[in-house]
Amino acid sequence: MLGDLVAGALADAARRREQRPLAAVEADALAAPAALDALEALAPSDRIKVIAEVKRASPSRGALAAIPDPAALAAEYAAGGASAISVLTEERRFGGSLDDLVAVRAAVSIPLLRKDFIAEPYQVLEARAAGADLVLLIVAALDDATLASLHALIVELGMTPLVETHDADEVRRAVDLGASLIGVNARNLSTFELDRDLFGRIAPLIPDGTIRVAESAVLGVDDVIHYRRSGADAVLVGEALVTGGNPRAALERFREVS
Ligand SMILES: O=P(O)(O)OC[C@@H](O)[C@@H](O)c1c[nH]c2ccccc12
Repeated sequence: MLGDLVAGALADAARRREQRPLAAVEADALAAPAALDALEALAPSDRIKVIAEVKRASPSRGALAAIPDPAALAAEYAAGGASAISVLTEERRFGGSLDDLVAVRAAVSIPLLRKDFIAEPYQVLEARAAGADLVLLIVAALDDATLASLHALIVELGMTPLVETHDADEVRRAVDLGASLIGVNARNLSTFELDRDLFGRIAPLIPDGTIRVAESAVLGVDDVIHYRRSGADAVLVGEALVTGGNPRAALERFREVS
């Protein structure tokens, strides 16, 4: 499944590249306003930090929310105290697009993550051109050489890689890369199974000085408390915010957790 998601994302990138070649996107990326400092925004603090996600659908959960106006949702997230916003730009299964990222960028001034199945430099350049400050790299989807070169490109462009892991070996690969921001996704992207305790088991392998992000499976404040007790500096939350009716109030509750 993860392989299909990557293949789909690359096919979509190839289609966009016919419209806008690499050199043009590279020029846009280099001309874009400087990226915001995401490591500072997500730095460990006495309260947990929240990365709030703009997410319409997922392969495991199906349609979640229509989100006709992603910029308005992002403004609610910012008002609720999100430390960063994740925008799912994958088109086929998550219903996102780069246009969503551009719209959100125009609406808020906190760091933005491009959440997609990134596997080639073109997608990283697109992210920067659209105003992203962070780019997701999924360790399970990439070989070591590709992971290292994409990581280096993201850093070179002034952005921050969020390196996503799902087991001890992937954490080791993320640490070897020198990642400053490591996520542990409770959802296995190959089987879609959820394991709320995975973060607690593998987070101790992430060295001090690295920002630890617990991704997925936050439905309520108890889940945030659970992740915080296991050492999370930040949580990445999608479904609970887009389906709950009052994203700002939910965020304010999550952010209280110390
Ligand atoms: O909706 P949730 O369970 O709160 O999850 C958010 C986020 O962690 C999830 O969307 C996610 C984490 N890693 C990913 C990689 C690709 C696509 C999506 C994801």
